[in-house]
Amino acid sequence: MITINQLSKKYKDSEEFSVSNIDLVIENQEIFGLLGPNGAGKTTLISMLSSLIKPTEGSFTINELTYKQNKNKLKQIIGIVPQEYALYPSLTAYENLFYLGSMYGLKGNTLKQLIEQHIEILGLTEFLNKKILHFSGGMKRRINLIGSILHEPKVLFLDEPTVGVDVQSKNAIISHLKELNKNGATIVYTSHHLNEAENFCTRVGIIDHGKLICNGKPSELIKQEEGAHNLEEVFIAKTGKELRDYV
Ligand SMILES: Nc1ncnc2c1ncn2[C@@H]1O[C@H](COP(=O)(O)OP(=O)(O)OP(=O)(O)O)[C@@H](O)[C@H]1O
Repeated sequence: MITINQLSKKYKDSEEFSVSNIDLVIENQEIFGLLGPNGAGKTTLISMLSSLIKPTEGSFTINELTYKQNKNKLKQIIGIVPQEYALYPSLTAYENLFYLGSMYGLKGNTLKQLIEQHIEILGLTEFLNKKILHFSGGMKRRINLIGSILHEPKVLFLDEPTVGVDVQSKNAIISHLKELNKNGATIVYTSHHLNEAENFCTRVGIIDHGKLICNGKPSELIKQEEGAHNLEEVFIAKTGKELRDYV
């Protein structure tokens, strides 16, 4: 279970809070979608929960562990799929995954078998010994995902795991995530694909200007919003139609 208390982030040199006073509880085995326009604070929030950046104010626990007191234990139970590829282009898929798995203390035949299993499920067996350099965006996204789940995390944080990939890769990623969830993993992910989130998530939270403005089951949010037939219409009703350009 993830318990978030009054969590806020103000970047150095920034005048405004990018995430402001978030209170939220995410239960075990939920698939929670963080949705919001560009610049809303999704990456900032998920980066704090993944311990990639420090909160300015507030706190959170994951399975009752805090980063301050249980850093090593926490690292073992979470998996992080960042928006940017965390891969070495000049190494092969296998070499990259072997390296990433070793960082979690996995080794030898166990690690080799885990890599081969995930690679097969995600349809990349014939590319196992090819350099990442030559991989398409969808293939890199799938390798990125495998790298973060080899140690079988209980909680998985993913920042836009299906951005810029074709429908085939997207389906492969989502169906693998569903399988991991069925086997017990809690999933927290950010996305701009509202249709995907509507079908994939057990619950979503809409965040805007750093604040969590609503959260609930997609079907409940749709029912509550007058005239809305889908999550996209709820999203527009809650966040407005104006463009969110920023530099
Ligand atoms: N390292 C940083 N330093 C200063 N400000 C930042 C930093 N990273 C993000 N911000 C600002 O914090 C706000 C929230 O950004 P964040 O990336 O969390 O939003 P987002 O919802 O993930 O957006 P997107 O959908 O475009 O990825 C934005 O105003 C952004 O400019």
